[in-house]
Amino acid sequence: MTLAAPPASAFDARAGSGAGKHLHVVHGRENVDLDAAQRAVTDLLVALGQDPTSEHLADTPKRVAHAYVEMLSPREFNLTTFPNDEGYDELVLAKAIPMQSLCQHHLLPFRGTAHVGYLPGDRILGLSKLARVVDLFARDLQVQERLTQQIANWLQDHLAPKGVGVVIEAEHMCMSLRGVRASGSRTVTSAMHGVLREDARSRQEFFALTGLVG
Ligand SMILES: Nc1nc2c(ncn2[C@@H]2O[C@H](COP(=O)(O)OP(=O)(O)OP(=O)(O)O)[C@@H](O)[C@H]2O)c(=O)[nH]1
Ligand SMILES: [Zn+2]
Repeated sequence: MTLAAPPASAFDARAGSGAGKHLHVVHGRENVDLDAAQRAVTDLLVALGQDPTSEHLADTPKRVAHAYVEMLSPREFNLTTFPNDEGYDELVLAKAIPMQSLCQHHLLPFRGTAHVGYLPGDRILGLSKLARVVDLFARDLQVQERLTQQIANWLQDHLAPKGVGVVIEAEHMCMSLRGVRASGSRTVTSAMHGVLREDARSRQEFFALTGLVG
């Protein structure tokens, strides 16, 4: 199987060994300057009236800089596919994949679950890869709508299935801890491709399997 070229995104995908079966996905985030990030955190602490020389805060700039770099660094993986020998033609759905990302507006976390499914075409996907693709795009400054679409678009482009469906339910800390303080409110977003977008029955089945509708 020839895998489609990666869509325009911050991520680079290269064919690995076992051509056509594995796609080695590597991240291409550039311009990360850990020292500059640490200095910026120190400046932030001072600007917030904190004493960065206190023993508790002494290593905080380093910890915070590392924490953000970690949360914004996608992890490499092999996108492993197998031939769909039995012609399986029903939904494959990974439910309740834990998802956490960072809100682009406040740099605060939003977290919840992703439901990612597809209707196979010629190939089926290693199941863990559905969760890995969620993680790939979640390690970025995000808005939930974009994250949802990126996961769906990427699977459509790389797996060429008959359909793709992605639903994310998440609580945004910027809505819970501050501002409106609507603690517990969850935002639901979805993105569909192919049969799941065009056929009402398939779409309904997808949502029923996620447990979002009866
Ligand atoms: N559409 C969308 N909005 C988001 C997301 N994450 C955070 N936001 C919103 O981004 C908006 C930013 O609005 P502003 O009015 O500039 O920011 P703010 O004054 O801090 O807004 P409040 O949160 O209402 O206090 C807020 O309404 C956030 O709830 C997201 O993933 N998608
Ligand atoms: Zn926010």
